[in-house]
Amino acid sequence: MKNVEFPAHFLDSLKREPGFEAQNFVEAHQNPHAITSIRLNPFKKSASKTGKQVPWCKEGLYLDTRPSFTFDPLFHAGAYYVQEASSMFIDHIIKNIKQNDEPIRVLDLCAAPGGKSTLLNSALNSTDLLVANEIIKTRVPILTDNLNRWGTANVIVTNNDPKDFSRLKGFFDIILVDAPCSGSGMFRKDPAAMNEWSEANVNLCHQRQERILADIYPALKEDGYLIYSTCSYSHQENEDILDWLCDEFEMESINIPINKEWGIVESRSVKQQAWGYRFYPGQVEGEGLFAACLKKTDSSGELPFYKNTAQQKLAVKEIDQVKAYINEPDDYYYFKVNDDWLAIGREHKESLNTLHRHLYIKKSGVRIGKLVGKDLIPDHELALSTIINKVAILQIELNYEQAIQYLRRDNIDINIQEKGWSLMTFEGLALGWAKLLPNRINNYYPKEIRILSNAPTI
Ligand SMILES: C[S@@+](CC[C@H](N)C(=O)[O-])C[C@H]1O[C@@H](n2cnc3c(N)ncnc32)[C@H](O)[C@@H]1O
Repeated sequence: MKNVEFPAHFLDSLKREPGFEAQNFVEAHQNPHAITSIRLNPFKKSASKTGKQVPWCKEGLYLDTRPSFTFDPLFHAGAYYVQEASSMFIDHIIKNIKQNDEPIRVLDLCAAPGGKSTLLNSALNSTDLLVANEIIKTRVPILTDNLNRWGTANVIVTNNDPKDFSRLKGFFDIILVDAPCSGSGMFRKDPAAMNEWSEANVNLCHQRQERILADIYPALKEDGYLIYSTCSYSHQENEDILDWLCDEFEMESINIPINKEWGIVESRSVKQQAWGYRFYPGQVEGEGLFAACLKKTDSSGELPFYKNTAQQKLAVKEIDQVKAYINEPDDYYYFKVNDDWLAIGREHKESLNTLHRHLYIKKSGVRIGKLVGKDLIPDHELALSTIINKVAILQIELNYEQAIQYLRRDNIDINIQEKGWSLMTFEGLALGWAKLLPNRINNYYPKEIRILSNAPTI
């Protein structure tokens, strides 16, 4: 048993919260055994990851032990995302509200590092668009890295303040606000977070949450869904926010059916009786989470779409050069950003143009590569993407040691006769590019994301 000292007034404040069981909660925090869970990438099937399934998410798995993810090539290939299990409940909400294959646009407003963006992306079709936004510039690279690993061509990453989205009236069918919060739900995983907790901070978070929601409301379509989540237990940041949303805006609460055995507490807000879903360690196999879903019942007006492209299109000859690399190449719209050549699902072209007018775009679709002389230098994003035509491209399967050498950007201990651009793969999944020359291999793994640390001693 670990000795855990919660912040002053914290446990007292929880006693009033719906479904809270103090003894279970305290014992769960004293238990030194940490729960580890991952979520598999449905677009990159890997047979070697197994475990007990997370009850509310088909692709979620509990692992018996916590491996070193840094030293697992499948992690770098995007075969899975390391995510605590409660957060995967957002998948259950999406499955309940998305009931047909009509193309939709989804916004993940507070997206970095990308746990819920990769989850949303898994639940969407390629004809749906995901916009993953992060306000803090320095947190955008981790978000784009994680989405690059996930590999799909229906994602746009933006770096904007929530209020910038108010211009995109009625643009999104679903908006997820995984709000910055006082963070009590993460105390077990990150005990240092306890030092930051105070009732005053809970109130500040509440005010910021209201501001973010008011800013984003116009961007939601009539009959669109708002999913609101926090990793806080405080009703000020949860049920009170639902009451405020229903009071201030035209919103109705949506009941999400849950299985009693999951241990999730269904709560109702005091005034509007809006449904919320609470996750308490000790009652669920996961960390603290609150989630709720509401439907917008009025309209903020319609946004004019911009048909004309803001980007420079690829010339026909250039597209021919690209086509060899792409599976179903006619499904994509090809364009340039500075020297880079990119591809995004054809159906997302107008959305891209419209977003380009209003937002600061940091990633759109898949970066294919850039032209140097007459040669196309393929990009790392293309290697990890699900749109690459693997059949037409040379692939070298690496064993574990070689894969780690490659991911470290070291020389790879391997004898190869082939020449030219090749995908380096591990268990059939691409890790990145190498250029095979007569006497050596040029390792093109990006240096910014290479493995720097030493292998863990077991
Ligand atoms: C709970 S975290 C998001 C975690 C992420 N959704 C995931 O699942 O990986 C909240 C995010 O909100 C961002 N944030 C902080 N202040 C914000 C604000 N005023 N408006 C919008 N986002 C904000 C933080 O930078 C952080 O990335």
